[in-house]
Amino acid sequence: MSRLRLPGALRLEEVIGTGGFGRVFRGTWRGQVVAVKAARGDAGPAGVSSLRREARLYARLRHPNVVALRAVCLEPPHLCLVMEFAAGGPLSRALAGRRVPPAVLLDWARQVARGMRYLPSGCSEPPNCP
Ligand SMILES: Nc1ncnc2c1ncn2[C@@H]1O[C@H](COP(=O)(O)OP(=O)(O)OP(=O)(O)O)[C@@H](O)[C@H]1O
Repeated sequence: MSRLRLPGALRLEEVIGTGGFGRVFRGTWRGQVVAVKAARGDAGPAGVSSLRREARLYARLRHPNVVALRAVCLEPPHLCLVMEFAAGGPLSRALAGRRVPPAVLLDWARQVARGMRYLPSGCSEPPNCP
């Protein structure tokens, strides 16, 4: 992510989730499928500075097991984070929906652990550290 304004058209296609921050959409930006976390309409100035802080921190993270931030829009009322789209859906749904072979579970657990191990040091270590 290189800038704090959102250049180019962002198209929102469908709501794919809701979190503490607001609604999450699947959309397209610069020809790529993205996930867009849109802040609630009542975010206000405190919401803008909180989003700015989150985006600055998030933009420094680079790891294959951490969803990447692509861009951020800080212009009310369109406050949003534009992120890499995790096409497989929530892990909770994958685990609930079918019987997953142990080897696959182990691989998923390793990937989660690698991402979690990276996060506390993510802002000080070089990109793509294992
Ligand atoms: N990058 C993504 N790619 C695909 N789906 C996503 C992505 N981010 C979020 N989602 C979907 O949106 C849902 C809500 O995500 P969100 O991160 O807002 O929830 P949260 O865990 O409550 O986080 P927060 O409290 O930071 O808002 C997720 O469960 C998931 O289904």
